[in-house]
Amino acid sequence: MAQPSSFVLTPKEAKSASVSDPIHLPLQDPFVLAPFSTLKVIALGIGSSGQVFVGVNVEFPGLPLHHSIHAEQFLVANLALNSELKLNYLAVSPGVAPCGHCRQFLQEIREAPEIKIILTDENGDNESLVSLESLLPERLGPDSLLPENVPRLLEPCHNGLTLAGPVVPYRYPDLKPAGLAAVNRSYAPYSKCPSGVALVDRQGKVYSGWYMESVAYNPSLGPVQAALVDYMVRCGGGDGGFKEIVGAVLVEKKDAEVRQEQTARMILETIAPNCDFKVFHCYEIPKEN
Ligand SMILES: O=c1ccn([C@H]2C[C@H](O)[C@@H](CO)O2)c(=O)[nH]1
Ligand SMILES: [Zn+2]
Repeated sequence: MAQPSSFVLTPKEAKSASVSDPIHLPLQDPFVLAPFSTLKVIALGIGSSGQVFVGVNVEFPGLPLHHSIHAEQFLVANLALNSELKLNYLAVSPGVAPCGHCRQFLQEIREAPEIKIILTDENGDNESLVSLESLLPERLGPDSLLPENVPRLLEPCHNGLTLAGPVVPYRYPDLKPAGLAAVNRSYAPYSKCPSGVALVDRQGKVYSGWYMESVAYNPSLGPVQAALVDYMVRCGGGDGGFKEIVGAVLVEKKDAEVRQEQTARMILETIAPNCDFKVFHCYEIPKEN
């Protein structure tokens, strides 16, 4: 049986992929994905394109547990990075059902109650197909706080932001435009304080990710975590794991009520001590009337 060898599966791999297979992602070495828990979770999801996407749980030595990335959140960030509009099916490791935090986070996807979830026992047997609605009845959904026409997580959005001057030179010039593109895709309909992060590794390869909010606030995924998902999906595994990251840019609104700067700095200082971190501010391009 084929084993997933990357975070986006080819149709051939997808046909025979199963969450009960041992995975051989390019990141198993040197990344220790779940150093504290013995629970290594894999999430497989089928997006709107029909492709299969992979997520894994990521725990960060030196950081409080609530900065961890759940496999299902990794999967959603992977879907967003690949411009998938929906998640149709989700399967998690044998014997694991998506936790309450993930059931809540998934609510941000349009028509989330209809997402189909494949559950199995610890041996990967006794498969059953349930809806997310049956796992989280009486949900707190985005509809409680947002009008219908506001794009939901994974739906196309452009936040209409541009970089604020003055032009400050930065030694990794590719990061500013990547950070701006990221903040413009950020899903922050509750705080209206979007943010994006761009990273560069020793080889000069650029990665990015954006902040994704939850109607229940706490399950929100920070922009550094989202960019780390891109790093893990596309880097193919450098020798030093996150320590290969040498530059990072955060783009957010100046004086925003919800700011990522201090948290982003703290996370990056802990996991990527060689990283030159800079913050750039952005503002909304005034609409012409
Ligand atoms: O739905 C879940 C439940 C737990 N975990 C991860 C988080 C942590 O790394 C470990 C132990 O809870 O498993 C997930 O990824 N998804
Ligand atoms: Zn979870």
